[in-house]
Amino acid sequence: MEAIMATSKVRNVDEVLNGHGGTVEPSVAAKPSTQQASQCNGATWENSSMMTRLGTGGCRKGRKAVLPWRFQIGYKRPRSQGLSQDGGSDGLPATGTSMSTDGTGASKSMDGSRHIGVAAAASVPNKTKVDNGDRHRPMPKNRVAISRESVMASLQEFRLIYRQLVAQEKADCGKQEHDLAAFQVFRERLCVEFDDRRYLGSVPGVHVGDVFDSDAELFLVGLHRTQQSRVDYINQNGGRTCLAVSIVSYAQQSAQNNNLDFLLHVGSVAATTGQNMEGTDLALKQSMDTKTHVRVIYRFVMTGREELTYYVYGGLYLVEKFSKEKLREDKHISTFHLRRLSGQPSINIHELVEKRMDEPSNGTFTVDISSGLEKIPISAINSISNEAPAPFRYISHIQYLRKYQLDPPSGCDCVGRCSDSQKCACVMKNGGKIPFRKTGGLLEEKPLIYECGPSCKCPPTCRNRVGQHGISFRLQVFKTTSMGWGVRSLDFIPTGRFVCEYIGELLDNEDAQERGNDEYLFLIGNNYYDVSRWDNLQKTIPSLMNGPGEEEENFFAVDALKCGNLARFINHSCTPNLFTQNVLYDHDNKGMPHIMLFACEDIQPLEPLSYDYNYTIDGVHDSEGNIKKKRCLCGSVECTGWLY
Ligand SMILES: C[S@@+](CC[C@H](N)C(=O)[O-])C[C@H]1O[C@@H](n2cnc3c(N)ncnc32)[C@H](O)[C@@H]1O
Repeated sequence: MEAIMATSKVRNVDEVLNGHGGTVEPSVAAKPSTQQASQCNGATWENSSMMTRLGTGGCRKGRKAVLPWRFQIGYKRPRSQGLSQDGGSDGLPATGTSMSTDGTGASKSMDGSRHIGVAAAASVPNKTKVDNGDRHRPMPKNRVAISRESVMASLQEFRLIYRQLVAQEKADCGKQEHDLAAFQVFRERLCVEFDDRRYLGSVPGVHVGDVFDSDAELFLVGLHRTQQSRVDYINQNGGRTCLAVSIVSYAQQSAQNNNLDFLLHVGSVAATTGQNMEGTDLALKQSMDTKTHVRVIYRFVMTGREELTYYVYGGLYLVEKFSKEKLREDKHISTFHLRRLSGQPSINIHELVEKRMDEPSNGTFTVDISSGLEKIPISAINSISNEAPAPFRYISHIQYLRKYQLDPPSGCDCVGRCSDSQKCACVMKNGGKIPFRKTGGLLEEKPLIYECGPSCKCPPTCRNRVGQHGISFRLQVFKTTSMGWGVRSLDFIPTGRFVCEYIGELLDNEDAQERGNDEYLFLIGNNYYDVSRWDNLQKTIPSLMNGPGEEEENFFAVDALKCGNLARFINHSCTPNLFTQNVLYDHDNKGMPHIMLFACEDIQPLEPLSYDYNYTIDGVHDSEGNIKKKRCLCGSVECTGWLY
């Protein structure tokens, strides 16, 4: 019986789930009762602390080419205004993108932008989003639009992680375990506001005929969200109604022959005559009574050298009728007859599966390129080719040469969070005002900011300590199509928030020139007195009032070629979403400020991070003194055309 096969397969998955600390909600599908049915069934692929480390960086040799300074700290566009607007987006404004379907199969986000159509065409009903527990949960703030593109991107990333785990571990455990491990990595590290709700009707971004490799993938995209049962259902009306939302059908003969118009589903419960219908059978019956559409996913096994299982989304069905088949004396089983809605694309399951098998499997994934040095793992993903980031040594603090070991400044005596601006020495150094909001966002871009430091008496929670605490958003290095590697955030980043520091080796002018690094060199400490940029703001900072001092006569640079952090991968844009900020906290030398990158606008999940490299066009020369030119590929409508 199909139902029995399904259950035994699923049990293995459950064992794996439990074995790894994954939490499985109590199943009501296995042994349902009418009361139990008032809770929605389904295992959740919960977060787990299990994490597999998949690679570390090494050191690569320096390059020969000698070039002048590459980056100049700076930022041309006057975006700092946006930062000072109170109430900005530090309060995380909801820009939710919950989907609605307009009956044409095309979906719209709440901001009105259209995404590629979902499942089927005109006959597809409006999709309703429902919670696992029939509760109304507010939409997570700033949820990324669930478009076809984002569903496919998630799937691709999940497959990459899965393949990488299989390849790296070469473990003797079965496919299911890798599914689970990959899902855990995906969920913990990659997914953006992972949406684990159950959907009624079509699922945004998923098309009829989409092929999936595992039930973990079905869960991931939202087609079928239970591990225990072939039928997934939801509760409505406080548990009084339960409705089937999806069925995984073990491909029947009719489906093998590409006749998908009808589906015969054998119920899961062998009941005694006169016993009330329960669990998933009841859900299917109530879907029939309410004419609720049910998604059907065909499970398809390809036998060859090894047996491979695929799942093909067949579309939406209506439960037309059910009948009771007598088993033994007093036992019967319910059989449900489903009919496919008209107007949906016709599909050939065989062909689709074979096409999926032939798909090339490019890509690399590294769980944490920082090898644990950052508070939050920094994953690296390449879904374009098999190239991994070139080796470099990941460091999370600036490396000073011994000759530049600097003493910490005297610091403040505050015992609180430095909120008394008249008494705090560090606040005074900032011109009498803490430069950060209570929520950590920078109030405005400034020539220089003094954070409290190691000699201060204030606690780590002091409001005047931000950049020194390091990364707080999930950032990911990813392969771009035209600019090599780049960095994106997996989280929403509100305007003004600290993103990361540009870390590398601190060199003086001479050493930097000798290194001849033309890609990862950041010139620092030279822009305090750029009046056009600061609009006299430097006059509000006591240490800058008297103009350049001795310490600013030498130029320094941060070189991230051999050693650095993820900031070395951030690309240039003519309309950047980050700006660089000079910050001092652990020493007082204005010639060597920390280069902290802050968001100059709200940054949506998966949006590439960028800042303005601020090259002088025609100001970059090769070792013979010839002008070097490089086209800018930032793709912005305001692109000047040249990086330098
Ligand atoms: C600091 S690295 C950025 C990370 C780099 N993409 C990588 O793969 O390691 C700077 C180099 O990236 C490339 N790059 C960054 N932004 C670019 C842009 N807007 N247009 C063209 N190339 C860019 C250039 O080769 C530049 O020298």
